[in-house]
Amino acid sequence: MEANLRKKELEENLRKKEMEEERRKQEMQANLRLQEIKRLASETLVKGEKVFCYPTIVTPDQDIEIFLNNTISSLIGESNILIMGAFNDWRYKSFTVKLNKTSFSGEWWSCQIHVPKEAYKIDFVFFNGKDVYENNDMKDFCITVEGGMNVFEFEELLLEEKRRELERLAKEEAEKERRAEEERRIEAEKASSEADRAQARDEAERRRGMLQEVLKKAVKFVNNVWYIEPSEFEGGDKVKLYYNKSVGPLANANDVWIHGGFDNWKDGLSIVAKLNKFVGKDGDWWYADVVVPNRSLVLDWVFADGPPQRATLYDNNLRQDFHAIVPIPIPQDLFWAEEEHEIFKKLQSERRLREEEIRAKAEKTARIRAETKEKTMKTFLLSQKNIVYTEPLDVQAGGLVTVYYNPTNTVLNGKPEVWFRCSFNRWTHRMGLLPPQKMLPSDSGLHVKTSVKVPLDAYMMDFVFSEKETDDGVFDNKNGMDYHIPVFGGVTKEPPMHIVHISVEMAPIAKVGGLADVVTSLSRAVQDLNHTVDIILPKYDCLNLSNVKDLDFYKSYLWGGTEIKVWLGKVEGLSVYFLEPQNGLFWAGCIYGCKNDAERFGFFCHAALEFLLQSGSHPDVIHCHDWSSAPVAWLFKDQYMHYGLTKARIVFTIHNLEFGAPLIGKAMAYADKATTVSPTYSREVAGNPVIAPHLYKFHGILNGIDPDMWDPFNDKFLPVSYTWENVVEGKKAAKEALQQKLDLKRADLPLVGIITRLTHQKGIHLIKHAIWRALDRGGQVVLLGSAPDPRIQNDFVNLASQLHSTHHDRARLCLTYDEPLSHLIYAGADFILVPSIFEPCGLTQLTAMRYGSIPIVRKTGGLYDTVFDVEHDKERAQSQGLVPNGFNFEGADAAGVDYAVNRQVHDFFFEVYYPSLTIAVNQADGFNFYVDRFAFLYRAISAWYESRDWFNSLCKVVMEQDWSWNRPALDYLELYHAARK
Ligand SMILES: Nc1ncnc2c1ncn2[C@@H]1O[C@H](COP(=O)(O)OP(=O)(O)O[C@H]2O[C@H](CO)[C@@H](O)[C@H](O)[C@H]2O)[C@@H](O)[C@H]1O
Repeated sequence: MEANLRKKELEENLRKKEMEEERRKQEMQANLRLQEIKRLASETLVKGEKVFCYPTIVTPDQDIEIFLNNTISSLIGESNILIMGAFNDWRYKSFTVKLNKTSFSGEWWSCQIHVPKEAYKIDFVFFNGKDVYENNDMKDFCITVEGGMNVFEFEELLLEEKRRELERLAKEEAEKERRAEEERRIEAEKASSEADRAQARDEAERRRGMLQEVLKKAVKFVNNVWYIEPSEFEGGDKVKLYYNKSVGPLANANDVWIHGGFDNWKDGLSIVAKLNKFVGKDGDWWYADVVVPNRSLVLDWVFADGPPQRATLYDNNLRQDFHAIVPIPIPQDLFWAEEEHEIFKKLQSERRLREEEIRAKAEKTARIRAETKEKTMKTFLLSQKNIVYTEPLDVQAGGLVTVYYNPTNTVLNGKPEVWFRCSFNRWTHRMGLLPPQKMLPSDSGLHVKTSVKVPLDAYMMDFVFSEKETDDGVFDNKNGMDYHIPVFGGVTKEPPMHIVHISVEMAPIAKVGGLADVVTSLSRAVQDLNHTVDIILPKYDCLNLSNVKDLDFYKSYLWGGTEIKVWLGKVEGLSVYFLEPQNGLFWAGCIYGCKNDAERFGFFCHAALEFLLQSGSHPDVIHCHDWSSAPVAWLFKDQYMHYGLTKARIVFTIHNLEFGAPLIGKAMAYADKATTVSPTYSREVAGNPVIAPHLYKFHGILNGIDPDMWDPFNDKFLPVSYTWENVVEGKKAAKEALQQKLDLKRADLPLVGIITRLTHQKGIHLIKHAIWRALDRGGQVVLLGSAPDPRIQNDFVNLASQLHSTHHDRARLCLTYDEPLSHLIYAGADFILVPSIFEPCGLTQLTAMRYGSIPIVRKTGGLYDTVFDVEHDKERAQSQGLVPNGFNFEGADAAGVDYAVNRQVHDFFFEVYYPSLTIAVNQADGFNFYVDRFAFLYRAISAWYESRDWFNSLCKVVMEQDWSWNRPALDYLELYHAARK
């Protein structure tokens, strides 16, 4: 016990001693610290400075003390002093803290600040809590934090935080949207339910009224004619219905049948039975067993001498029919209330089924759309593989990417070194240009490679290659476009561009040809990529206004000696400004075809630029098309650019060089960038004197088609909606509908469709030839086309009457413009023929494929770029990441068409009959002669007849190919950016 006490006492003393020791140590440290601080204070004063901090070396995640000498600051004499600051160039964790006066001599004030671990710098000023500041002569004070993050690491950190924040916001937004959607759904369901209820009430009311009428005629029996046993019965019971046939028209009939229904024949003929002879009563009595339908009020029937369709004699009660009352076990009102409820339930379940179908369809459409887009993007990225590709293929923000480059296919071929020069966000990234990186050999041998860290705020990776580290020497900058690869998952999105199309056509409200389709569909695609697109169009008196939503007067201005009214409306989701000069230039009942077209459109171009100027609009790109809006290019460059529309660049697209070449040439000279609608056409016209001088800014970009406007899965003009999955069934139904509509033979025959403007360009003689050949081969032909030239129109009217008499059930020429019919032809045809002499792009072959029809085309322009022959073009298709999708032919003579339509003609003729004449293949006339003789074997049609399974699989293949704007819209965006450089 004693010893224990002693031990405790000793321990207690030891502890006290230790504490005393510790206290002394701390005191010493505090003294030392104070000494050090005092020393720093006087040193600071000697230097004529007013601020220092302790410790002098500041590191992250540490407490520091900041000192201010008030005698030499602008806060002299103030009794309240605060520090206001933040870290990392004022971007992180701001603070405001009160300073205390220190105990040592001089007017030193101080406060403690915690330096966070992310800090690389402290920035601060002092103030009196109100309006007097000490901010180091406007430079602010700063202290560098050593050994922690650098500026770039901190940027990454902020971006990471931003990314998390964006994710959180997106989640919140999605949840909000989900709830709003749910509410909308509930509201809509409530409204629809009410509508169903009202409809059920009306329907019940209507039935009740009608039945009252019938009930007036209904009885329980008619003496000596008919009666029912038992006399008391209700719905669901089996009864015997007796009939005395000797009293009516069936007196001599051998058999008697009852043809019956109920409630005024509500469900039509629902009771049919043969009557049996009933012996033992006066008269000629017969009976049938009848089950009284549930919830019926009246039975209706007639008697006949046979079953339905075979009876010849009837007793229909002198045209009144027979009607028996079915007693109901409940009060009338209750019965009708129940009836109304039944009708309501039926309406509601039918509606829900319908809604579910629509929802499922919309979901499927969206899913297909997204999958196609993703697939196209992947093929796009892979398609450059022979020059550039990345690993991973889709570059992610925040990730590491390896760039592979194959110089053998570029201007850097054979150079000993390749240097990679990269930045982000179209060369505008905050980090600027990364230092050039020397590319290293890769395993493939052909490619060199290098790796880059992609910042979190990147949306685009930009690069070029050079032979040297320095800025001289040869560069591969992709012909001035630079290489750009989209970056996914970044925190920054590409800032939207503002594009204005000035055009004289726009589908579907002012369409003459493909230009109209392209203006609308390209705009929609670019708008879908989050850019702003407007269209300026003349307000023709012949506009198809039913397709313009929310059309409203927008403003009016004076120009060109007249008032110009501007109307704003939505067409296919696009904002369209309609210019209506009050001098009536566009009140001519047509788009083209006036003597002064050039003057009218020249006026329009001028008025459109004036409108942009007067409304203070500053588009990034003004896009004009063909000769009709070509003047925009020079009016802008000569005048409006200097009047204030400074920012815009002019992009000019040639859809057809055949018309207005001098105007096109002039626009080519003035435009910042010019395009035509396919790579092959761009090469075909490269030598043209209006194009040749401008090749450096001239690009061929393929047209696309709008996947919403042309969509067999959601096409109101088709009888059965289809995707590639049910293409055979969908096209069969469409073909039948087409045959029926055009009064053609309803049979399973190969059907060739032609949809075209009938002009020289479209290969009129080839079209005619093909019609006859297809008919020879037992096919059907439908042509939809109209000719602006009356002589051609007449020619076709004659051909039509000839064909309609010789082949009235297999040929139909519809010589008019008919959009709905065109949809049915695209869907119902097996082949779409496009034998154009020249074709800048051609949309009909693309639409054909979207509808699972096989294109047969002449190898020219865009037709060559989009249709790959099933026999000859496998490799060419493969190089584009595609598989063959149709038939094509060369030459502008009829033999070509035959060859496309007839696979075996050549082999058959030259190998079997004249093997030595193979050389004649190229001699068009000779070949044509023999082909006509042997025109019973047509290549495409033969495939249809002989290999239906293969043919059907080809329909699937073409439907799966993506000829929308998914890919070309990206090319246009590249071009717009390049125009702005
Ligand atoms: N009678 C009719 N009834 C209903 N619809 C009809 C029709 N006749 C034609 N069409 C439709 O009009 C469009 C014509 O497209 P094309 O590509 O053949 O254009 P076009 O030669 O007019 O245009 C020029 O511009 C386009 C767009 O750049 C280029 O693709 C093309 O090569 C170039 O000649 C298609 O959508 C087609 O379905």
